[in-house]
Amino acid sequence: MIFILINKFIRFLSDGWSWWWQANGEADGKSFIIQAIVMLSILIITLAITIYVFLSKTSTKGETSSLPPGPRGLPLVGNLPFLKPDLHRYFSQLSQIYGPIFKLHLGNKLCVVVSSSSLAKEILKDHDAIFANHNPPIAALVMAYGGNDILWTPLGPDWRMLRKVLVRDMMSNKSLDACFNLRREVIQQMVREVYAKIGTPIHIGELIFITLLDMIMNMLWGGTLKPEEKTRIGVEFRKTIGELFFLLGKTNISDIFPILAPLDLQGIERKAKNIITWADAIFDSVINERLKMEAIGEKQSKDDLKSKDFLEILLKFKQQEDGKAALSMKQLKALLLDVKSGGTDTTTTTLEWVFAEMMQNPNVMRKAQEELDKVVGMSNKVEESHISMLPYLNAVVKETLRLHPVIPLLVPHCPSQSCTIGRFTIPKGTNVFLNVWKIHRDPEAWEDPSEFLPERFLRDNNGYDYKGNNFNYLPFGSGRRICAGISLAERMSMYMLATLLHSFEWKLLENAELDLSDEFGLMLKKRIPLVITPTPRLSKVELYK
Ligand code: HEM
Repeated sequence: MIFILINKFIRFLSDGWSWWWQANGEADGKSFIIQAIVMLSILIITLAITIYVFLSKTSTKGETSSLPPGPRGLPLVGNLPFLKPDLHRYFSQLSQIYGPIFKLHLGNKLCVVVSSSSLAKEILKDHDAIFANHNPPIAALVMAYGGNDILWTPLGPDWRMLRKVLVRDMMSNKSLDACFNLRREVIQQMVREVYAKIGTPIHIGELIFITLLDMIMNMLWGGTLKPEEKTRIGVEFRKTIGELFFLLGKTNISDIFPILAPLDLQGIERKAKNIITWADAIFDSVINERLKMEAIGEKQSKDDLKSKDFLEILLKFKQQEDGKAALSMKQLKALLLDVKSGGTDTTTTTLEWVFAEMMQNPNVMRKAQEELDKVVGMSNKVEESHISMLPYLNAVVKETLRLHPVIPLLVPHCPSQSCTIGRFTIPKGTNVFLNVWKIHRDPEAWEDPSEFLPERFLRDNNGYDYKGNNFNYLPFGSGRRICAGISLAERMSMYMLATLLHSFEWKLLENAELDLSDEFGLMLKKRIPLVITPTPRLSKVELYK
């Protein structure tokens, strides 16, 4: 509109002037000037209206005024065309310009990015109840049985019940202790496999992922599956989890422009449905098998299961004695998927970074091994009971999660009502990203923030645990929506790491250059997978059997 008017005005002027030169008549000259004034006025008014409309959308005064500042976007697509692939770094750069809280429009969706610990505290502690919701993308809704898992269920009685089942019943020390032998079996198998590959390069992330998946499958449904079936399902699940995260990490046009959702232009919804149909068939077969085992005779089923696994705990909730089901079948399956997907890739990513940092800092690996030799000894295998006696190794994992937080922007939080953060309004339904990656590198809070120094977690114990009470350190989030699997993540990662370091020496391939760059996706992974070579450390061959 504005461009048409300017064009017309220029043409009017040029046509008018040429006519003026030609005719040079006074009366006609007067009418030209009047017309010019009218056109100019229309142009000025139109310009003023356009500027007003534009500024009222982006300014910091009035109703929308209290929105945080942020870069200007384009009509319809907002800031989408300007996003850079490494969002955590791009958001950190923007925070240098616009401050610790700024806004963006992705399509017509308002997003706010927070990059300071004090504002993170306001969101995750002071106003936690308002911000304790997530906005599920379409792929997540499909894959979580219609959003029936913990992560996507809105705050309310269902979410509380699911969280209670997972945290209190499945992740309690008592129930994790009860299935320690299910983890031990898998760790010992891993040691045997690595020993068989001595001197050959190993893709460490792959080894860790396969071991974790095996461990989690063991804990989920233990002895229900025959060994060959377990291997087949393990291989397929691995592929599926990869695809699941790939789809969740993709920008889906249907999420940005819901009006286009029925068209599913990228086929993401269709692919997500295929994945969940496949996983559902497996869950059905395992659950039916377990119910059959229980029907044959409770005693037999209990004897078959070496320990109480998660499926047994979940089925107990499904079949409440009063006949009322506390858990629906959809919720039960969604929980199984939460543990499987939430527990594997996150922990794998963390441990691959630990090894990468140790390759960069060999003295860290040496100190960790010295600690293990003192606590475990060279003639014993690492046991879970050793973990609490390994403060240095624990600090190595903490420092890794500081420099490489697996979910660097957390899962976007979504306020259930408008709320003031800092001096700005965050409207209901905004997607709020917490840039934990930036907070973990804040020089005000951390000395030499880009250095890998595990000792900092031994020196000052300023609440730098995983509970999210110190807002300078939030690898698992904080508040109501803090990670529900911390205790399992800690046990699995420490046990596996301690065993791999105690049993083997690890080296980069000859002439290989270490690359520590990351790649932003749903998780902050190593851009180039780490390949390292093991050699045995322990003198007794029996310890590898
Ligand atoms: C190193 C390993 C892990 C890391 C770094 C990690 C990190 C996180 C983070 C950052 C969140 C989101 C918090 C937020 O947005 O505020 C989260 C949520 C969650 N995690 Fe983990 N996680 C890990 C392992 C696990 C494991 C092993 C499980 C499964 C047992 C698990 C299950 C969950 C669940 C169910 C949620 C959703 C909680 C809710 O919305 O109430 N995570 N995790």
